[in-house]
Amino acid sequence: MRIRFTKMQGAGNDFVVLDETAGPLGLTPGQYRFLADRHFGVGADQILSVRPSPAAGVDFQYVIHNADGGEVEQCGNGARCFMRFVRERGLTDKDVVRVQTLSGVIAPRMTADGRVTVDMGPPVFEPVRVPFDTAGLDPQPDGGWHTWHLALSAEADGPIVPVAVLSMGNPHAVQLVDDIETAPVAEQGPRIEHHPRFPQRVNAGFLQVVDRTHVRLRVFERGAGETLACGTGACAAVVAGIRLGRLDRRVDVETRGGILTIEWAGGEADPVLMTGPAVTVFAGEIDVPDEL
Ligand SMILES: N[C@H](CCC[C@H](N)C(=O)O)C(=O)O
Repeated sequence: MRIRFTKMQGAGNDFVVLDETAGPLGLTPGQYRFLADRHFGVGADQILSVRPSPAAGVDFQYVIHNADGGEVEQCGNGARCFMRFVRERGLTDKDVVRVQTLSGVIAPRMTADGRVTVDMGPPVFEPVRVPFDTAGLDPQPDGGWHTWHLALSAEADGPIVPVAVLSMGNPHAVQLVDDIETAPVAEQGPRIEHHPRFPQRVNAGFLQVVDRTHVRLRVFERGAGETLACGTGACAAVVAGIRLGRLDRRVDVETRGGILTIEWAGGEADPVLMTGPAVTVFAGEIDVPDEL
């Protein structure tokens, strides 16, 4: 199957974007993995599909697949690229669009300085909705909120990491570290992602607080590994930092791929606003094997 695609990136988190407004391509998980493959395909952290509005009051449907081929609920950096894509292709002339994802409606908006701001909706804290299995675990008071002590191995003396757990439509486990450069991302990331207490796996964030309005963040993403930036991860990390009493309500998040600005007023029903770059890299065509 020969398909047209657009390669995009938001703070270095990179995407293959597919215009499926004329109808879904019907790709399989194996074909999504092929597109994401950095040697045999195009190469990307996620594949983003732009589909027609599924309901009144919504402009588009936004479907997200990780590099491992699995469909997921949300992608923040991808939402900014989604907005730039639909504007550049003339699929809309609106400055704000309402986009249906698996986890609800989000609203990306073009800003005057060429970046994109996305209303990512409110965070979700109830463990069962993350989902996170807390059976036998007690929350550990920390600042104004709590963390959970996650055992990363079956050995009694194995590492235990305190994580803040929440959802931005997709699951996140965030731990505070002293130095982001030496954070055990490669060692602990996969063990947190696949921890049995996260039945749908989880994105593992490593957060260094520089001051109350500036943090540094690395994320080992579910289904993609460590990426240069994670938009929902930045939202989750700032929300966790605010609830733990460490951050103010507007924070610059320094990632390896660029700066994201996250705002949250602090109420459980308050939306999280994420602002950052969205760049079109190139467009192309590729033959995708039919039998994957
Ligand atoms: N790996 C994530 C999806 C992509 C999120 C990230 N790329 C972002 O910008 O939010 C998950 O499995 O929930």
